[in-house]
Amino acid sequence: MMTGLTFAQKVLSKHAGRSVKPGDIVFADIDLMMATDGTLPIAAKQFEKFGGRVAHPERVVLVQDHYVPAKDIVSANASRVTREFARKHGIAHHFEVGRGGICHHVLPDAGLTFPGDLIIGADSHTCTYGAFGAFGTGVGSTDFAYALATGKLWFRVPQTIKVVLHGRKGRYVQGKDIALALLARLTIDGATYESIEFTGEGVADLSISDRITICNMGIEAGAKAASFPVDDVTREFLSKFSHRPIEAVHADPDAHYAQVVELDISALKCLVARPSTPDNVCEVSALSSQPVKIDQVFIGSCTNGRIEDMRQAAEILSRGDVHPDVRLIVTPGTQDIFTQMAANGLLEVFSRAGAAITPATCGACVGGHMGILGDGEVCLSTSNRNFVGRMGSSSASVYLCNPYVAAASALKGYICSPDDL
Ligand SMILES: CC(C)[C@H](C(=O)O)[C@@H](O)C(=O)O
Ligand code: SF4
Repeated sequence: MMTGLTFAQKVLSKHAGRSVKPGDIVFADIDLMMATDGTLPIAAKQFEKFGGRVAHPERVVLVQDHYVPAKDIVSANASRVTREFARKHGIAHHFEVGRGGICHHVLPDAGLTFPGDLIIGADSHTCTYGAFGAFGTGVGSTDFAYALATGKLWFRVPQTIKVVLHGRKGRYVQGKDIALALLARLTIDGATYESIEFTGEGVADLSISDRITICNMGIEAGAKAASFPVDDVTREFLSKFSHRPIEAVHADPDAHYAQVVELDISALKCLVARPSTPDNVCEVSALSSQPVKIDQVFIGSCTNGRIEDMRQAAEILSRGDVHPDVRLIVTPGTQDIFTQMAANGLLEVFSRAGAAITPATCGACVGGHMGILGDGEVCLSTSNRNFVGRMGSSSASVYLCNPYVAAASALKGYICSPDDL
């Protein structure tokens, strides 16, 4: 019996040049391949063993984001290797520190992520590009090296989970709460190697920023990819890039789904993921009987580092000063976002409130630098992972939340919602 095709099947069919079904192993042409200073050095070593040329330098993007500005000699050398690889192989899309930022914000803002594209990244959060109707997926450095050499990569065609979104967000609820609510439903391995497709009338109300956050966290449920349909919101975002036509790929109405999840956004409250997995979710209000005191708040990352996220945090922070027992670290997603924050007064709001503002980098998110946690410390973070040791000491604990909650908690000194101010 013939059924229609999911988004994942359509993109992989198009790039493999044949019709595919879940479970098939295919070789597909890659439109864009991205690596960072965190992963390119390993891929480059593997690539040199092949001894050839990069097949399509114009399809390669290298971003200096994980450990920049270099924090030690090891990171300086990782950046140097990445830089030299870009020069040697004529890779024009090389984003230096100070001229880029976190890869998953840099690529969309540079007009490099388009609907229907097959994009790989040597970074697990490459699923972010589903916010633009692309099939983005993270790959290991060896696979990345193979793609550099050939322009192709193998894929097992995934099953698809359809997530139907209903209703509109309430005050102080944003993409992060939808991502966490979905994780609570699916759990951290509930979508392993499956593609997630968002649909439903609730999609129209979600900004690009919300969609980035939601797709970004697909990997926290194990998803191979996560995608939104291309609609007016997507077209508006892409309208500033005129170098390519928009060729949206949408699932067929009779596509077969492994699972359908319905999510009522209008019922959502501000959520928090407690240590040490992103699916350990509860409402912020559930913590009020035993307040969780915090030592550090981190606002940034590829999950919540956009100008909208910064505006949401600033709206709350303009109401007071950071609590004396709390350090607040604010990290814009890109250099351009940093510039916008300067132009529209946000830097001043953060600075006056007592925040330390860092350059656009992964920084504290991965326990790299500029905000590493000490023994027993508690951090509230807008990033995507709260694993043991993720942000520093293995005895530190990390909670995840949206920027409104992060900012409100920074003022109060314990985890709370803006409604509690
Ligand atoms: C360093 C890199 C391989 C890693 C990833 O792939 O996700 C990092 O970005 C992370 O968020 O843990
Ligand atoms: S911001 Fe954090 S999660 Fe995102 S790519 Fe960087 S280290 Fe990984």
